[in-house]
Order: sequence, then C-alpha cells, then structure tokens
Amino acid sequence: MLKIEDLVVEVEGRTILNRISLEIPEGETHILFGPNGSGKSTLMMTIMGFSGYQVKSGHIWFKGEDITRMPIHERARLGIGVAFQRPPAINGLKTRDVVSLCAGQRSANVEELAQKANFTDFLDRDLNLNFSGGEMKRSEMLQLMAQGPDLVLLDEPESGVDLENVVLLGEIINELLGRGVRQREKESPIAHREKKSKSALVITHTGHILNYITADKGHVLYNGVLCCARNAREILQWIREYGYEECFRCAS
Ligand SMILES: Nc1ncnc2c1ncn2[C@@H]1O[C@H](COP(=O)(O)OP(=O)(O)OP(=O)(O)O)[C@@H](O)[C@H]1O
Repeated sequence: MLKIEDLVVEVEGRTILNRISLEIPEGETHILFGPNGSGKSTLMMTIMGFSGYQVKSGHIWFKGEDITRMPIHERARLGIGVAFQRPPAINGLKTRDVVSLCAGQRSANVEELAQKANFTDFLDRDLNLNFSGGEMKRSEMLQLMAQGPDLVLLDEPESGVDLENVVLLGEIINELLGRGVRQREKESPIAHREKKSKSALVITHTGHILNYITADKGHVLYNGVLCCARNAREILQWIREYGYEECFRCAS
C-alpha cells in the first residue's frame, strides 16, 4: 500500500528525515514511536504532501504509484487521509460543511457519521474553534470517516482524550480501518472476509491507543532516522524501561 524508499527531507534548509525506508502492506497498522522533535509529524506531513517539507532524495510510492511530487489534493483523492496532532481552527467555516467536503464524490450521511463519532452537537460550530482537545480529535476522525481513505495517518490520536472517549476513539479508528465490531455486524462473514482492510500509520507517545487497536508492527524514529522495526508492544516496553537513547543504541 505504502512504500517509502531512502527518503531525505529538509524543512527550512535543515535535514529532518534521513534515508527513511518503510513499507506498510495493505491492511496493516504500523505504530511510529520517537522522542519529541525526532521527525514523526514531518514524516506524516511529507507522506500527505504538505508544502514546506522538501524531499531532497528518495521516493514515496502509494498503491504502486510514485507520489513523491504529487500535489496534496491528488494524494487525498488517491486515498490518503490524515488526522493532525493540532488541527487548525477556522473561523466562519462550519464543521458540517468541512465534513461534506471531505466526502467529495462519496455519498456520506453527515448526521449519521456524526452520531457514530458522538459529534452531532458540534456540526454547526466553526471548525475546531474553541473545541476542547478531545473534541478536536473527534472532529478529525469524523472528517476521516467522511473521506474514507485507504491509508490513514494518525498523529497522536489519543492526546488530550479522556479515558471514556479513548474507547470511542478506538472504536472509530477500528471502523475506519474496517476492523470494527460494528463493521463485522453489518456485513455477512463472506463479505467481511473478502473486503480488504485499510492501512494505517499511527504516532503515539503513551501507547494507550494500543489497548484499542491491533498493531502489526512498530517503528522507532530517532533524530530523523528509523532505527528499529519490531512488535509495537515490545518497543513500548523497551522505551518505558530503558528510554529512547538506549533503544537507539541497541538497534544500532
Ligand atoms: N515548519 C517547520 N519549520 C521549522 N522547523 C520545523 C517545521 N516543522 C518541523 N520543524 C522541526 O523539525 C523537527 C521535527 O519536528 P516534528 O514535529 O516532525 O517532530 P515530532 O517527532 O513529531 O515531535 P513531537 O513528538 O514533539 O510532536 C523539530 O526540530 C521541529 O522544530
């Protein structure tokens, strides 16, 4: 689904990502760990194609297509979606209208989706304006549900979310990835088996989200270099016990 080869990225003339190679097969969820400032958000922003993230060398492939120089809206149309760590507030733009825009040509029932995200009361408010941390995250999820991407990039989805809402968030993510309980109930067993799950790359600091989603693999990004790839829970345990520096030392 996603293949990154030898990617070097600069932001404002400074190399932030150095020779990143990463592959996320169809239907797999990968977790990205790393200390503050190691380049995790930069990697997501580069995959999505935001300006200011200059690819100096290397390639990003998505569904077999080289998207390294592709504009952001074409990447979204091709099936990549992102939930920001700190999404912007937009005065005068209603959440309902943004959710409809995210749906594009897909037929999406905004009210129905909002109910699933427990977000109906927010549809007529300006996007993210004075939303609490947890409300912003649900707003991001609702937009992704409307878009229905095949590759979901989630930047710290659980940060600022209370213990009850993190359960709902986990359910929403699973539904987005086609792994939800509700999803399974809706479909016949044959249809469910035949349907391919979506892929995801999830940044987490605390690892709480791992209690609600199934991770296929974890990666550690340290100083712009991917230094370890193995079971996500094992990585989390290592980081908790020994810290990132030791994790990097062991891997190298
Ligand atoms: N637009 C930008 N302009 C200048 N520097 C930037 C920009 N975006 C990122 N950086 C720098 O790149 C480095 C990596 O930032 P990034 O946000 O990718 O880290 P991160 O691993 O996501 O950190 P955190 O865990 O704190 O969110 C940081 O030193 C940051 O200051």
